[in-house]
Amino acid sequence: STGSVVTTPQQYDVEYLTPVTIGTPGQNLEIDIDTGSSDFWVFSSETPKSQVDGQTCYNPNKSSTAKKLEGATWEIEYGDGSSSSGDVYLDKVKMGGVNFSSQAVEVASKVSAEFTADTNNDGLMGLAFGSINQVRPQKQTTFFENLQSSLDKPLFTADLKSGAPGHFNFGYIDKNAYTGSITYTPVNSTQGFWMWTSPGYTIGASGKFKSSPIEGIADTGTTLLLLPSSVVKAYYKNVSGASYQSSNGGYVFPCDATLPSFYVSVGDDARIKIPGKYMSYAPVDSQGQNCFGGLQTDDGIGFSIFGDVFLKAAFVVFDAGKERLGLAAK
Ligand SMILES: NCc1ccc(-c2ccco2)nc1
Repeated sequence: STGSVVTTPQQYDVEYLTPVTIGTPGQNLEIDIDTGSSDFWVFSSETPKSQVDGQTCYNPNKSSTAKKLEGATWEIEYGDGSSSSGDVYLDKVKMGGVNFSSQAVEVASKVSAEFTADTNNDGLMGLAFGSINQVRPQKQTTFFENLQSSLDKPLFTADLKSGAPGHFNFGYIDKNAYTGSITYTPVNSTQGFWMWTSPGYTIGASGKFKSSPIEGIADTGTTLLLLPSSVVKAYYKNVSGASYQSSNGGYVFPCDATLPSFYVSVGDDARIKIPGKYMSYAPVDSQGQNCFGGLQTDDGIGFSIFGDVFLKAAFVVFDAGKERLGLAAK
């Protein structure tokens, strides 16, 4: 089998939302596919009304195929401080024309304020490795892991775009979705992530390559590109008026500043070009005078995060069959 589903950016490409259908009859929700986590959770009939602000809620009591996973609970906290928790049902899940009949659907009985405020987002679908799933007493497998053996190829691809809809595809590689060739690089999944190491980077079209291994995760659920502070400092030295502003929580610069492109190396002789435009995330003030950088530090995390600012510049193959990541220009 193969599947393909559209994914649509929200304002400033802060996150990408993807349609999913749960249960019988189908209940349609819009979720955030997150390759940086491994839980599929949704707003539900169990989410307190005070914590719901327009989101679509999955109601297992209205699904003839829903089965409660007795005794199972879950709780999760994300890197941005947001969190959610609840209990678990098994039900049919369809996305992009592929379906799995007994997918663990983690229903939220509590969500943090950040999720309540994110009014178009009905939940998260984690597509990292099941080893870091948060359901207890027994961990659950991801939607992709459940599909894997029935897919034509044991892989999925992400084609996120800047300010336009893109696609997640399952089980095949769309040759029309990228240019040139795909460069593959090993994935280390021991921490449960799609973790890989870039050999280095280049700042600007005429910049010199800096050999500097950067270990990080391919994370569709993180908006920005989070790299070591030495790299980030070197980049913003090239941006006039840029400074680290603790009040804004990171590097800020005049929105009319010229931003150099940033090249992330892959394998022995390939690199992904992030256009300067992608290196500005959003205005920090209502006048739109100063802008928050799309590149920020990975301080305190323990590894770098190749989030949407990077991923939307590439065609990305998440190849579980060969434990590798494929990257191509587009
Ligand atoms: N990297 C996982 C992830 C995704 C989305 C969110 C989120 C959305 C609204 C508030 O917080 N948080 C963490």
